[in-house]
Amino acid sequence: MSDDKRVYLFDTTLRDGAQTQGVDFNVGDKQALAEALDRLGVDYIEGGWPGANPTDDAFFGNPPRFRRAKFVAFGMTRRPGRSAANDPGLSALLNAKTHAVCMVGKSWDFHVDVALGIPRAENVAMIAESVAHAKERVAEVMFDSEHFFDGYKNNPAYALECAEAAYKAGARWVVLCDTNGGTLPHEIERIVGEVTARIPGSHLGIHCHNDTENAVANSLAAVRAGVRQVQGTLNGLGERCGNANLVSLIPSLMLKTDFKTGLDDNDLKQITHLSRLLDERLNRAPSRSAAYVGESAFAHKGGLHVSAVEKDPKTYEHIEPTLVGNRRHIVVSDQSGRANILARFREIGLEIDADDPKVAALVETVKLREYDGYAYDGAEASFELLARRGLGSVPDYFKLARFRVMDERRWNMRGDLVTESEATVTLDVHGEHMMTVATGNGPVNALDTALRKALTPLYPGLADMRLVDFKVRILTPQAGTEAITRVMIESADASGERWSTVGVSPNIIDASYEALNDALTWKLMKLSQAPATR
Ligand SMILES: CC(=O)SCCNC(=O)CCNC(=O)[C@H](O)C(C)(C)COP(=O)(O)OP(=O)(O)OC[C@H]1O[C@@H](n2cnc3c(N)ncnc32)[C@H](O)[C@@H]1OP(=O)(O)O
Ligand SMILES: CC(=O)C(=O)O
Repeated sequence: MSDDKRVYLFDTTLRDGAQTQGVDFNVGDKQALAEALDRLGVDYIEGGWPGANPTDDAFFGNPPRFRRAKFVAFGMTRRPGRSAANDPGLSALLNAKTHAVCMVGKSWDFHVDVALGIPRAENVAMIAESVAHAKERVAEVMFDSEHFFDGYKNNPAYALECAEAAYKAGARWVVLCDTNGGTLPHEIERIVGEVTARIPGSHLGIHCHNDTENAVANSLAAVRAGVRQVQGTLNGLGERCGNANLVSLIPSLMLKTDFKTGLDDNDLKQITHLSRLLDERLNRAPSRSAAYVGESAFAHKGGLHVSAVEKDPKTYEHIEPTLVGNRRHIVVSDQSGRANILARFREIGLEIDADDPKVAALVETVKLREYDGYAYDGAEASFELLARRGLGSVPDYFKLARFRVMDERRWNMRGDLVTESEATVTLDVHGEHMMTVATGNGPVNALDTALRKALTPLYPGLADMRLVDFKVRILTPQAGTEAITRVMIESADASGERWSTVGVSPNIIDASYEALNDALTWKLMKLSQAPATR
């Protein structure tokens, strides 16, 4: 491999990513994500800011052991009016005893004047002295040249003076930051090209924010112009609109350019899992449309697309999904033709002759039900049940005899206003008639609890199933409170399997029941479990 094509990957999920609104990592999250990033094969993992908060202190106090990555602590240059040796913030950073430190410092004259309010020469001295001080104590020093591009546009000589001060003081990497995220790719390419005349590209990095949705494009432009370190985060976390998303940047670098990273083809296959691991930790649903790794990244919906993909996936896919650990989905909806249905049959392991009239009948049923409000695109488990029911291959695991749900809003003994729901469910399970009652904080919760209370003793495999997403959509808003509602439920189990189901009715509880029923039935079908004897 020619060295001049090697691009070093720097992950800042645990530092800049922690600055995302709504994200609050605990030490366990940081440990789990750091280990997963190390397994992926990034070169540097920035763990946070020692001295800034107890979580980061605890994390750096018991640092993860990496096999591949180098651990980096983040901080800032010394404050004005202090020596580097006598700056508590800088000491906390160096006392973290990491392989590398990354220090942020100003390079936009406007920021020096307004945010710091100090002479510009003092800022340059803060950078040079802090880098030189750190260089004596850690193996690698990096300098995050904050607002470099805005600074360069305003006063190129001063921005370069700041960056060069760090380089000359011994910084291994001078990282050019598009801190406000307002720079466009052609500007990045031009400015980086000009900087490389003063600081070699092999010592330059790029750190882009996504405020114009160009952070990944800007990072690629910077690499083309010469930088050899790229900073970014998993799923593009980060301050405001986030940072360059490593989950799309890494595959683009590896699969679409002749630049090299420290990852090999097998490492790259972990990236879909890693992206979802982050969402799991953050307790949020993964973005379906995420490039490379989203559920929809290789999902084919239009009948024309599916018919061509069936002949050769390259017709509608820019890469083979398994290269990034993702997979192809054939979506069934009212945009489908027979090719969609046949492909989904194959995916779920159903053998059927292409000319079987049941296929055409199912296409028709799907279209009619979608007209009524069902959405099988996104409710794959309900589609599978619909298809299998059409073939008569779904056993009656349980049969609803009736349910009743009541809501009560009242003042309790302490004088607080409370609303509670109670559900009564009567089921027939293999000839056995059973009735359960459960309460909940809402009618769907009460109904779900009553159903599980009845079924789990007979089907213990349901115990690890949980509802992870519940979406209600009003389909006919003009009908006011008589509107038709569609409920989509996403369920998950301990193995990490996720499945989605749908229900439609003018009655929201009825629609929820339908989706819950499908969710439970699908899981039972997968377990292929006979009722235990009581
Ligand atoms: C561009 C970036 O994303 S950089 C990373 C930003 N991340 C964070 O800020 C998250 C963690 N930060 C924190 O926990 C806190 O801000 C701390 C612990 C670092 C500092 O807290 P405090 O001492 O209370 O200062 P506060 O946050 O209010 O203000 C920052 C101070 O640093 C100064 N400062 C800012 N940048 C620099 C710099 N590059 N070099 C030296 N001083 C700086 C500011 O002028 C301000 O000083 P002042 O209080 O004298 O006005
Ligand atoms: C350092 C940093 O996070 C920035 O300039 O955006």
